[in-house]
Amino acid sequence: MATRAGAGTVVAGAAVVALLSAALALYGPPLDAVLRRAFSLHKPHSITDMENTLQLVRNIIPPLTTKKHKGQDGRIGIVGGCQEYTGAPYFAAISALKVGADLSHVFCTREAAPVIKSYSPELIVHPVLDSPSAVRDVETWLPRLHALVVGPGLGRDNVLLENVKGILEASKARDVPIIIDADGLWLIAQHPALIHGYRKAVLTPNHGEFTRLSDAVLRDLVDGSDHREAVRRLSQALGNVTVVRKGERDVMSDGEHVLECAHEGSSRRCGGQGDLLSGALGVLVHWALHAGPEKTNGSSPLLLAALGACSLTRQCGHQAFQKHGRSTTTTDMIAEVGPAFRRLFET
Ligand SMILES: NC(=O)C1=CN([C@@H]2O[C@H](COP(=O)(O)OP(=O)(O)OC[C@H]3O[C@@H](n4cnc5c(N)ncnc54)[C@H](O)[C@@H]3O)[C@@H](O)[C@H]2O)[C@@H](O)CC1
Ligand SMILES: Nc1ncnc2c1ncn2[C@@H]1O[C@H](COP(=O)(O)OP(=O)(O)OP(=O)(O)O)[C@@H](O)[C@H]1O
Ligand SMILES: [Mg+2]
Repeated sequence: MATRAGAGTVVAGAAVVALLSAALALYGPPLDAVLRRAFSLHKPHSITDMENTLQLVRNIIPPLTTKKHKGQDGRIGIVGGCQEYTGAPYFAAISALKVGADLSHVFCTREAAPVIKSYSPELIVHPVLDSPSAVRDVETWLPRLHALVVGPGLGRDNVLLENVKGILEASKARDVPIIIDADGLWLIAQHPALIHGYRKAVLTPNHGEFTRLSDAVLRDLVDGSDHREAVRRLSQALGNVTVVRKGERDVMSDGEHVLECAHEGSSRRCGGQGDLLSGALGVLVHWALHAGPEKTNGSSPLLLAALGACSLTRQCGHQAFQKHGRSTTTTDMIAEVGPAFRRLFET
């Protein structure tokens, strides 16, 4: 990867918090061994710090009671799904439901809709994304949505991308939290102003998407080996939108604080795991923002949500891999969302 080297790169001032979410894993080596391994490259942090951060993630999870009405725990929209890609929006939408959202909507192209519907009767599917009235069609649903996940399986057709521009503008105008992934990030790399400074946005690039965004947005060179600083710089350059760089370790930043998730996952790199993460994040962002400052104790709600979604995705991978080994696919991981969630956040 071409490195952009950071002349005058300054780490000072950035509050860096490394979270060892592996400490949560109920499988695996003893806690002290896990701690030593995960912190070997970084400044040590106390177990109390880590436990406090994890407790904040647990704090944002709404209680299950008999007093709620349908929709209260999350109505999530996924914008994506086209001729080539029907799996990605399905993975994101079903993951949102499995994490605990009440309703999951998919806004996709006309021909992708029957395919996505056929995967699950639990999804609400709108075949509007390639229609001339796409922006208006989605806009009518925005007041009923708690978060929008833009990009899984969107593709790069210019007509669709133009419609998504309008959907992003309409969502920002309504203050709807937005998670941008996959081809949504392709659009942002072409037009960073679409998301610049929007504090309710989270970007979830994989390796290639991160490089593309950095090349598009950063003027100065960054040391490519320093992931934490690279993520912090990209977030800052985008006006402090939260950035989650997925990889061997997930690194996330709001331009100020940096969190890292090294929770044990799996060695399978099958497609769709990022889609699971983005759908889960849609719900957790809603919960984190809804929880209020007394629950998040001054921490960034979006960073806590990101940490929760990364830990959960990796825990799903870990559990699925234990059962299925090399044949593990994202469908196997989705089957683990419930048990993984309980292990991480409810025990
Ligand atoms: N079943 C489905 O429908 C799926 C559809 N997907 C969709 O496919 C579209 C394209 O997504 P892609 O993620 O392929 O993005 P790109 O089309 O930008 O491709 C990224 C490329 O980078 C490579 N790459 C990934 N990680 C790398 C690393 N660490 N080092 C070097 N190279 C690396 C990949 O092999 C891929 O060829 C999106 O719309 C996405 O949502 C994916 O989400 C996978 C599942
Ligand atoms: N080398 C790795 N080791 C362990 N976990 C990884 C590794 N790379 C990615 N992951 C995990 O896999 C999940 C998805 O990340 P990935 O980089 O595969 O996203 P993606 O390419 O967007 O996926 P998708 O195929 O859904 O588009 C994240 O939870 C991340 O933590
Ligand atoms: Mg992806």
